[in-house]
Amino acid sequence: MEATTFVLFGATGDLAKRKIYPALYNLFVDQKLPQSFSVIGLGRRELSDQTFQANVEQSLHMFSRREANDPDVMKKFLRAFRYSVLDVGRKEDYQKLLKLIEQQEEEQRMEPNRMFYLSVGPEFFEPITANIHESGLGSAYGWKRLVIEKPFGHDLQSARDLNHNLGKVFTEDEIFRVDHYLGKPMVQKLEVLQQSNPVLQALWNNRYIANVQITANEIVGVEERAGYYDHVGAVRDMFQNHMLQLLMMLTIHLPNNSTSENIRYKKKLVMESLEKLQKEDVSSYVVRGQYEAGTIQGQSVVGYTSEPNIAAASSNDTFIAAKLQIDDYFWRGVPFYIRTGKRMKDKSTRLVIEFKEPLKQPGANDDNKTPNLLVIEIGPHEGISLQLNTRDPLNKGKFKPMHIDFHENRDHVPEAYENLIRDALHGDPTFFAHWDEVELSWQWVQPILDAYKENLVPLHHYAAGSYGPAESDELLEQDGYHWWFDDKSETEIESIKGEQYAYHTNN
Ligand SMILES: NC(=O)C1=CN([C@@H]2O[C@H](COP(=O)(O)OP(=O)(O)OC[C@H]3O[C@@H](n4cnc5c(N)ncnc54)[C@H](OP(=O)(O)O)[C@@H]3O)[C@@H](O)[C@H]2O)C=CC1
Ligand SMILES: O=C1O[C@H](COP(=O)(O)O)[C@@H](O)[C@H](O)[C@H]1O
Repeated sequence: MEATTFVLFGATGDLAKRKIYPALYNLFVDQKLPQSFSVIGLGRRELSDQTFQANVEQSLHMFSRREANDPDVMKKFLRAFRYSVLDVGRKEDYQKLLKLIEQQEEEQRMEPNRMFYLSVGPEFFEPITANIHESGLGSAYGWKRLVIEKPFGHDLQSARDLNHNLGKVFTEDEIFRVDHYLGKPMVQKLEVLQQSNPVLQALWNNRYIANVQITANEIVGVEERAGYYDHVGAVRDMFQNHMLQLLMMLTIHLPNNSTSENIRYKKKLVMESLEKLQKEDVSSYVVRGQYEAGTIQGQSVVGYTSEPNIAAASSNDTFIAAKLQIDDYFWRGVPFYIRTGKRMKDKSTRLVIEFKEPLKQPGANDDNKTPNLLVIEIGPHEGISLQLNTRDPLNKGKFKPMHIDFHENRDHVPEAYENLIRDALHGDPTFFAHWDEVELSWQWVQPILDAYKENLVPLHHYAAGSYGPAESDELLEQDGYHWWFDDKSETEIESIKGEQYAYHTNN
């Protein structure tokens, strides 16, 4: 891998500590970092290199899932870290940074390849890139890359403006927009799963699939992020990016040996084929919710408007469910139900593909048949299971469901940020959001934002610890379906559950 200087804006921040340093450490231990690699951390705080290194080490002890106890390994890892004070608006700080980078590149005889990672608030994205340009930081003869965190804009227009301004300094090929859901190992497997399994490939269309359900439920509430979250809500925080990316990854049809370009092109086609919403119709397809007080796992929790720093009159959304349709050859007529919410009963990100019922035989006693389901668990645990029907010889030959389960059982499954940082270091854009996808996602979501703003969509309250407002169930019930694996449907499954065929792997 090519020599790289990793220039981290926001090196003293929460994301750096919780995600970026643990990911770099894991890559280092697995020997997936370039031989010549240095990190330059930036922030306004005055820190010596030693203090910075000690802070990085401390964050590994707090947040790394992997043991970080070997002092020799730690020492070698931390050797790559330097710190420089930089205030985003102070031009002289960029000059100082340039000198430091050039000096390091010279001392270590490194190619001047520079990866600028913006782990700072979105208001800093534009001034930082402009200063990278003006200071000459981006003008060395090696490559330059920009890794940019969310949120990418607040609505369609602001996203376009931001992209236009970034584009003055970095080309699309040089911009790596992080959507950490694309870094999740199971999401990265979706493409291969479909592409290299003819069985799935053959079934991946409206002839066999009745509906698709995409869920990202969270137990946590707004936490300490009131200032950010109360302005974005579930629609911008999760739906516009993560949920639509899951939809794209699940529905693309790929040729064998697809390239990054194929994948991104096909994702774009999916977004272009999404049936558009009109602002006036949003309330028929979208359910907007906000949590009230309730109990989660035996603990009482307050409602959203009683959370610290949230106004008592806030009508911000903490839940969204939506029905979407893709108007293309493969998916026409298949409803896609998407939901995500905070303070839900459990933490789970999953895709459920419900297959169509086979034609019923006249007079056949097959009432207790359940649909075939393919369930892809993305988190917190990875897994795939298939629900099939079989005969129960002990119960008058009635049908009973059989489950084939696969659960990832490896000691160390890479975390999303590990995959993404490794890909960015390799210059592989496959699992980063291309501008076309981002723009089309904002375009699709914009009528929802407008309808919310004009109060055209009722705000339904739900108890913390539930699965969201009843209206979210009704969205499916009107089409004759229900959300799988909520209490109701779980009980149904439990009551008829048969043998479990489990397949575990240690690969
Ligand atoms: N935290 C998370 O889990 C997630 C965060 N994100 C995104 O990542 C980005 C960073 O988030 P997070 O780490 O939580 O934010 P924090 O508020 O924890 O950290 C912000 C960082 O920016 C630096 N900073 C603030 N003002 C300036 C300035 N004027 N000049 C230079 N540096 C400055 C701070 O350093 P100092 O105070 O030393 O100047 C600090 O290192 C945001 O865009 C956020 O939306 C995305 C997904 C998840
Ligand atoms: O981007 C975000 O994602 C998290 C949920 O991520 P997960 O990996 O735990 O599923 C969410 O809590 C946060 O509000 C949002 O900004």
